[in-house]
Parts: sequence; C-alpha cells; structure tokens
Amino acid sequence: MTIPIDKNNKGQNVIYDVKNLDLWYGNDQALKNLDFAIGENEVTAIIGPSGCGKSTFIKTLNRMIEMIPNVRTSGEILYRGTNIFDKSVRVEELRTKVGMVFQKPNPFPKSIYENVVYGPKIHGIRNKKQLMEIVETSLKSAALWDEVKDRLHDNAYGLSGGQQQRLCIARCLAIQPDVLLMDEPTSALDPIATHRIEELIEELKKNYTIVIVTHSMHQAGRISDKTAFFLSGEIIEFGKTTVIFSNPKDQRTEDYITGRFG
Ligand SMILES: Nc1ncnc2c1ncn2[C@@H]1O[C@H](COP(=O)(O)OP(=O)(O)OP(=O)(O)O)[C@@H](O)[C@H]1O
Repeated sequence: MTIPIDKNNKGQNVIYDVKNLDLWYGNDQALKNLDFAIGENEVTAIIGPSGCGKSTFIKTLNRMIEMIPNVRTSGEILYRGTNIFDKSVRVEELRTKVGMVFQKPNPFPKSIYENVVYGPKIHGIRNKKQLMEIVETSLKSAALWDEVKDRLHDNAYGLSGGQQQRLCIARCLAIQPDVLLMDEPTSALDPIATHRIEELIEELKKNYTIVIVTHSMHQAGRISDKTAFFLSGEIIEFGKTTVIFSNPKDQRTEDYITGRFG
C-alpha cells in the first residue's frame, strides 16, 4: 500500500527528516517504519487514538525516549541533516535545541525568575543584567510578562495552570531552542487558557518549529499547518492540515477525524 505522504514537504526547509523509523519497548513495537519530513517554522500536529505512538514519537525527536529502559530504535531521524542517533551527537546539545513542554505544567518549585534562568545558568550565564534580559525576553515571547513582571520572585506554584504552562514555554525559550515539542500542552487547561496557548503557538511559529501532540481535532485544525495521523504505530496519512481535514485520502483518517473511533 502506498502511504499518501508529502515526503519532501515541498516548499519548506526540512528540519526533521524521519527515515524508516522503528521503535520497540522490549519486544513490543510501538513505531513502525515512520517516513516523513517536518518543515521549518511550521506547526505539525500529531493525531491519533490513545496508544498509537504519538508521545513515543515526539519523545524520540529529542531522544528523551532513551530515559525509558529497554527502548530500541532503528532507522534515522535527520535533524538539520544530522542523524540524531549518530554517536557524535551529544544528547544534551540536542535537547538544548529541541525543547519540550508536557501535558501537565511542570514548573520547578522556585520563583518565576528562577524557573526562567535555570537553563541559562546551567549554560554558564551568570551576569545579572544578562539574566534579567533573558527573563524579560522569554516571558514576553511566552505572552506572560505583563501578568508577572511585578512578582518575578514569587513562587511559580502561585500561578494559574495556564500561566504555569506559559512559564514552562518561557523556560524552554530561555535557552534559545530551534524546535518546541508539545505533548498535549492544553489538555489540563480550561478553554480560555487553551485559547491563549493556541494564540501563542501561532505567534511562536514565526521563530520556531513546533510539533504538537493533540487529542483535539479542533485544535489540530485551528493551529497546525501539517497533520500526521498515527494508528497502531504507523503513519496512515500525512500532509497539509486543510487537506487532511477536508479531503482525507484514507478511510481510517476520515473515520478518526469524524469521530467514528478513537
Ligand atoms: N514506558 C513504556 N514501556 C512499555 N510500553 C510503553 C511505554 N510507553 C508507552 N508504551 C506503549 O507504546 C504504545 C504507544 O504509546 P504512546 O504513549 O506513545 O501512545 P499515545 O498515542 O501517546 O497515547 P495517549 O494518547 O494515550 O497518550 C502503547 O502500546 C503503549 O502501551
């Protein structure tokens, strides 16, 4: 069967070129022969029913998946032309370039300021003026600055869930990533906080490449340029979101996006 995939992601610079990617947890195969490309400054949505491999896939993009024992991969993921599984690739460097935001906001139990400067400090930045500039720029980029500028030294746990999630985004931005991976970033948030994050994603894609896992078809339709539909560890269909949602080529895609299963 030919999978309807716009493999070359025409017209875009390719950030990730995923080639024949397989992944196993022990003996169980969770990703099967994934083959597609992710374009620069695009939002790529990963959709599909529970257990189809969405989280596994995005955690593979910055090799966070390797924190789980007995994970094995084959195939390649070229990130800006370099296979991330190459021995020469330093995983810390990869994770600096490819930040991640999780389902549940996970700020550190520290002040708002300390959350943002955490990464830059690890990277050796000590100058107070420079750190304050990073805090301001990152919080502005995460659309949080106006709400917190007068209480930067308050504990992050005092923020609302939506604000905590934007703080986690600011924490990622503080180390100047290239790609943002988001694993259901709004699933723990109310509709207003969700709307703010969606607006923010729209803004962030001007400067970053974003890969987002979402269970919400509406969200994928609203914010993504490309959509990949996963089923049982395979990509069933990948392409422009407008096309996938209006004219899917595979019956299984149509059944999923119209809510017949999943
Ligand atoms: N740590 C793990 N050890 C073993 N198997 C795992 C592990 N994590 C996930 N799996 C299995 O891999 C498959 C894909 O899981 P994954 O969490 O990537 O799916 P998902 O599409 O993100 O699901 P959900 O939408 O429910 O979050 C499932 O069969 C799951 O049981």
